[in-house]
Amino acid sequence: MTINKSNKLVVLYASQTGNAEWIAKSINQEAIQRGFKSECYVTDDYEKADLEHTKVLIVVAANTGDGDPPENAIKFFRYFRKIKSKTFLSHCQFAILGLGDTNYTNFNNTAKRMEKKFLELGGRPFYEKGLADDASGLEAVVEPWISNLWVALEKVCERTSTATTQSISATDFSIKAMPRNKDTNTKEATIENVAPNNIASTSTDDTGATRINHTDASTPATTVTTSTSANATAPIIKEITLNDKAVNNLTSMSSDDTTVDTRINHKESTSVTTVTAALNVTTPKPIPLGTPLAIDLSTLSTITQLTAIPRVPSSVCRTTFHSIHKHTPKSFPPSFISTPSPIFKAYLSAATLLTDPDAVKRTLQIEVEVDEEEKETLRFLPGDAFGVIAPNDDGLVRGLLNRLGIGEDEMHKEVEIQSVDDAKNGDLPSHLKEAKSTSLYELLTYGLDITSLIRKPLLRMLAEYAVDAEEKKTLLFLCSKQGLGQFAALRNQLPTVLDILATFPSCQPPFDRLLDVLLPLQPRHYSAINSLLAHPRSLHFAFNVVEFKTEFNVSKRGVCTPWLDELSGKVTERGVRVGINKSKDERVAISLFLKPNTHEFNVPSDLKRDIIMIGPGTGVAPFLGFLQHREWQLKILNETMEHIAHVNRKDVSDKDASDHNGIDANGRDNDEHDVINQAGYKTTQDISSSYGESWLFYGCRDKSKDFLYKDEIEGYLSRGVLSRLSVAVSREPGAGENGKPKYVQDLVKIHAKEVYEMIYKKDAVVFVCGDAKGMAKGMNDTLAAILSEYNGISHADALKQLLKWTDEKKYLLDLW
Ligand SMILES: Cc1cc2nc3c(=O)[nH]c(=O)nc-3n(C[C@H](O)[C@H](O)[C@H](O)COP(=O)(O)O)c2cc1C
Repeated sequence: MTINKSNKLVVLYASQTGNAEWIAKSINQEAIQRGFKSECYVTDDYEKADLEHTKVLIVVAANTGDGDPPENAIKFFRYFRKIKSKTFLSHCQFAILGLGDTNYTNFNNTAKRMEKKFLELGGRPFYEKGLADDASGLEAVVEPWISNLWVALEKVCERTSTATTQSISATDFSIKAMPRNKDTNTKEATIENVAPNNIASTSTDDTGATRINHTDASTPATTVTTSTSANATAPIIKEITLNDKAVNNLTSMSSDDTTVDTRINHKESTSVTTVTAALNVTTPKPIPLGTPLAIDLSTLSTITQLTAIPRVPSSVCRTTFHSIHKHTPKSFPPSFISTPSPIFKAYLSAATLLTDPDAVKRTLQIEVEVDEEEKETLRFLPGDAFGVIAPNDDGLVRGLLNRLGIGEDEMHKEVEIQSVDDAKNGDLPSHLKEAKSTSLYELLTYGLDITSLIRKPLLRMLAEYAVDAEEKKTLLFLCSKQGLGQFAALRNQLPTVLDILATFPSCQPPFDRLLDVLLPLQPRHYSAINSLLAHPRSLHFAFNVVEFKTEFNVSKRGVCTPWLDELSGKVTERGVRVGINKSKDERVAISLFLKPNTHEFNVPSDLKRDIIMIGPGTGVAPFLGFLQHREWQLKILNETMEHIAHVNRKDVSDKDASDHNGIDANGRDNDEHDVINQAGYKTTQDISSSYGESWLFYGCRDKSKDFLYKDEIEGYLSRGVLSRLSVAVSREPGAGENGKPKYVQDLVKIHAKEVYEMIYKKDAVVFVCGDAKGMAKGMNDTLAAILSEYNGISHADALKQLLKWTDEKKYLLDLW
C-alpha cells in the first residue's frame, strides 16, 4: 500500500527523568526549523496527538524499574493494550528511538514493546529503530539516529515551509585549525591570568576570597574569586605555600566543594595535589568555585574539521522577575515538583549505623515518623518504594548562582518561568511548567539536576557564550564526533555544572539558558523495610551514603544520602539506634511520597508460601521487613484466632482493628475475617504450624565490618521465621577460588538443585533485590542456567521462562 506523504508529523515521548522529553522536543524543534509541520506530546496525551489520523509518528521512549514504561506512558500502554484491530495503525508510518541501559536485564523494553504493538496494529516503520544505551552514553546512538532521520523523514513527510537554518549547521561544522598558544594539556581555569612562575602562595581570607601572593614582591597580590558567604561569622584562615615543583608545574587551582581543600592541578599529568589547610571547622563552608577539569587537547591542533556538532539548543525559558521582594514559599516542597502520589511530611526519629566505621561503605538505617493524625497516609508493605524530595547542596547552589553573576538578593527574588514565546507556554519543559512563583535559589535547589552526568546540550549551549576562542573551540570539540573520547573522559570526572563553568571561565551564560538544557532534579527512591504491623506510624529505610573520591582525587557526594546522614547527626557507633527526639518545633521534616509498586515486590500475603530472598548489601533491607511482617502476621493471626474462639462472630466483626493502625495482617485495609480467609487458615493449630520455607541469600564484603542486620537475621533464624541463611563474603581469603562462593549468584549455583526444587516443586516465589548492574544480571543468568540444566531447555527458553515468571509475580526484582 502506498501512502501519500503526510503534511504533519507527531513526536511523542515517554520519559521518566527528562532525557526522552528533551530529545523529543529537540527533534520537534529541529523538524519545525527544517520546514516540517510537527507537534510534540507526552505519550499519555495521545488523545491530543490524534493518533487515529497521524500518518507519521516518531516516539522517543525511555524505561524505568525493570524494563517498565515511564509513568507518563502507562495510560498510553493501557490504551494500546485494549486495541485489537490489526488495521488500527495501518495509516501510520513510525520511527522509534529507545533510551535504555544495558546494565538492566530488559534493555530498552519500552521501545521494543511499542514497536511490537505498532506492528501488530498495522503500523509500518519508515526508519529503523534506534536503541541508545546510557551505560556507554546515549549520544553514541542518538546523534547519528537523529542526523539520519531527516533523510528518511523527507520520504514520508512533506515540508510545509522553507527550512530555516541556524548560524551553525548541524553537521560538518568546520573550524580553522589554529596553532595552540599554550602547551598545556589542561585548561587554565580560576587563575588563568596569573603567571604560574610568579606565584608564591595563596590564601583564603575571611571574606572567602582566594588571594595569590606573588614571588615578585612588586606584584600586588591577585584576588582570584571573591565569594562571600553571607552568613560567615568566623574568619577562615587558610595559608598555603607552594614548593617550587608545584609552582612550576601548576596550571590551575581550585577550592574543593566539600572539604575546603585547595587543589592544584598539574600540567603534565592528570595528577592533582591536594593541600589541606588549617581551617576553623566551626566556620560555615565557603561557597565553592567548582573544580576545573582535565581535558586532553593534544589531538585538537591536528584536527581540521569538527563534524556532527549538535545544534545549539533552542531558547525556550524566560525568567520573569515579578517584584523586588523576596520570594516567600507558599508551599513546601515547591509546587513545581510533581510526584505520582501526594507528598507528605514525616519527621526524622532515629538513625542506626549498620556498618563498621572502617567499612568500605557507610550504610545507614533511617527511621521517619508521621504524626498520629497522619498515620492513615502510610499505606505500604515492606518492599514498596517511596520517594524522598532532597535538595541540592546549598553551597553548590550558591556557588553556581554566584558564578552566573547572581547575588544573594537576586537569587531569592520572586520569579516566574515562562516561555520566550508567550503564546507557547506549553513548550516549557514539564518540570518548569508550574514554576510560577519561585526564586532562582529555590529552582536550583529543588528543580534542576546540577550534579548528574553532563550532557552535550549543556556544552553546546556554553560554546555560544565562550568569549575566549580557545574555550569555544574546546567546547565544540567536546560536542563533536572527533571529541567523543574526550567527552567521555570529561564525564568520567563526574563534573557538576559549576565544575564545567570553572573549566571555561570565559563563559557567562544567562540563567535562562541553563533552564533550557538542565534536566529535572529527581526524587530519590528507597524501599520501605519495616512492617506497619510492627511500627504503625513509621517508615524505615536503609542506604549507602554516597561519598567518594574520583580517580582525580576530587570529593564527590550524592544529593540525598549525605543530606540525610547530616540531618541525622552523622551517627558514628555501629549498631546503636540513635533516637532523634526533638520538640515539635525543632523536628526535622522530610518530604516523601509513596510510589505505587507495579511489580508487587512484597511479601506474599500467604504465610505458607515458600520464598527465596536474594539480597546482597543493602538489598537485604526489604527482606528484613518481609520477615518482620511475617512474624507479626502470625502474631496477629494467632491473637485473632484466639479472639474468635472466645467471642461470638458478630462481636468480632464489629471489633475495631485499630490496634494495628486499622490495617490487616497483610498491611492492607481489611477486616480480620478476610485476613484469615485470605491466609487460608481454619484453626489456631493450623496457624501455629505456619510459615512456609524461607531462604535468604545474603552477600557482604567482610563479615566483621558490613554484615548488615546480622543480629536481627540470626534472631529470625532462631525463632523459625527464617528457615535458611546462606552468606557469601566477597573479600574473604579464597573467595571465588576452588568453588568457594564470592557473590550471591555463586551461592545459588552451589545450591542449584535445592533452589530448583523449591521453585518448581514447592512453587516458591523468588525475590531479588539490589544492584542492577552486576548482581541482578548475574543472578538472572544463574537462574536461567539452573532452569536450563534441570528442565532440559535451552538458555534462551529459560530466559523467556524467567520473564514469564516476572509477569506471574513468581520472580520479582527490585533493582537500582
Ligand atoms: C531506575 C531506573 C531504571 C531503569 N530501568 C531500565 C531498564 O529496565 N531497561 C533499560 O534499558 N533501561 C533502564 N533504565 C535506563 C533509562 O531508560 C535511561 O537512563 C534513559 O536515558 C532515561 O530516560 P528519561 O530521562 O527520559 O527517563 C533505567 C533507568 C533508571 C534510572
